[in-house]
Amino acid sequence: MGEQTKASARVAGPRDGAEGGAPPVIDAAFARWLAERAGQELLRVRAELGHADGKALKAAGDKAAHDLLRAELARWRPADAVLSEEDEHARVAWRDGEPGMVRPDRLSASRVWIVDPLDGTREYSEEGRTDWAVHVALWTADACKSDASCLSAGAVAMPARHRTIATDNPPAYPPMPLESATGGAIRIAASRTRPPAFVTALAEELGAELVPMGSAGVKIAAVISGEADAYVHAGGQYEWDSAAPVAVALATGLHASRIDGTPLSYNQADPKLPDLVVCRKDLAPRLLAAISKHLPPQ
Ligand SMILES: Nc1ncnc2c1ncn2[C@@H]1O[C@H](COP(=O)(O)O)[C@@H](OP(=O)(O)O)[C@H]1O
Ligand SMILES: [Mg+2]
Repeated sequence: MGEQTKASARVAGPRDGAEGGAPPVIDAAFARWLAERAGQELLRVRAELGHADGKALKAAGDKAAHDLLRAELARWRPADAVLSEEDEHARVAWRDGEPGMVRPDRLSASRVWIVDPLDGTREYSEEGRTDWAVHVALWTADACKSDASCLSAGAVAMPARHRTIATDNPPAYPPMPLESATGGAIRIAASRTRPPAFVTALAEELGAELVPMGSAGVKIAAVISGEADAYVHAGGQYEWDSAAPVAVALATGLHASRIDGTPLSYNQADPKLPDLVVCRKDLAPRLLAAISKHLPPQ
């Protein structure tokens, strides 16, 4: 091999593992790139398998998106730790001896990617539904200096909606809703398949309307776009369900906290993060006060 060839072998080529060239260097833009790539993979799998066997489609989608995220993170961010829904469920260690797969322990790492390869898995398997997403967030020790969530970047790709929201270009703060459009009622985004009893009681207390939809990411995106005024959840969830959309909500200037008003903390030893509220800042005091009357048992 000549010197010229040797040198060029070390330089990333235009199609060096990434379609259309190497990914962005800036983390937030990389998060967007990664979430969108996994989203395209999910669309491909959905088109290929169809909806005849929903269970098989969910499993294939989860795996395809997870494998893509895992491979690209190993390739482009090999020194960072990763917390992924699918790894936790499958109990697959990243330290499994595959080249490029050796990862630092996330609890002592200074950079941790928190990813949900497919949020709204149920909706993904249902024909015609677009309320599912890919979540990619970055937790860094550095970001803890400025925000308790320690989230320094995040992207939520909603490929079936042709929409991605990310911290590289945070969306505008949502407009105040017109009373003529909402009748003055607060619109709370809630799970379409298992809305927590606590949220139903809260809605009654506030005279609020529940807006059912799938995926935590899509619900927070709905608050950001102004389609809903708040997302309130309790009773169970994990860090990967909220990290990326909360990163975008915070970058947009929205309120995001636990339902008791304390900060959301990520990259904890136990990845359970069972409740949260995301809303416009003007709404937070009223919502938190009403929530405090309906706090579910811990
Ligand atoms: N009680 C609970 N316990 C654990 N996870 C929950 C939960 N309620 C909702 N979630 C998770 O939060 C995400 C959004 O749920 P929903 O659409 O019902 O609001 C889903 O993520 P996944 O689709 O990644 O599993 C779902 O599994
Ligand atoms: Mg999820």
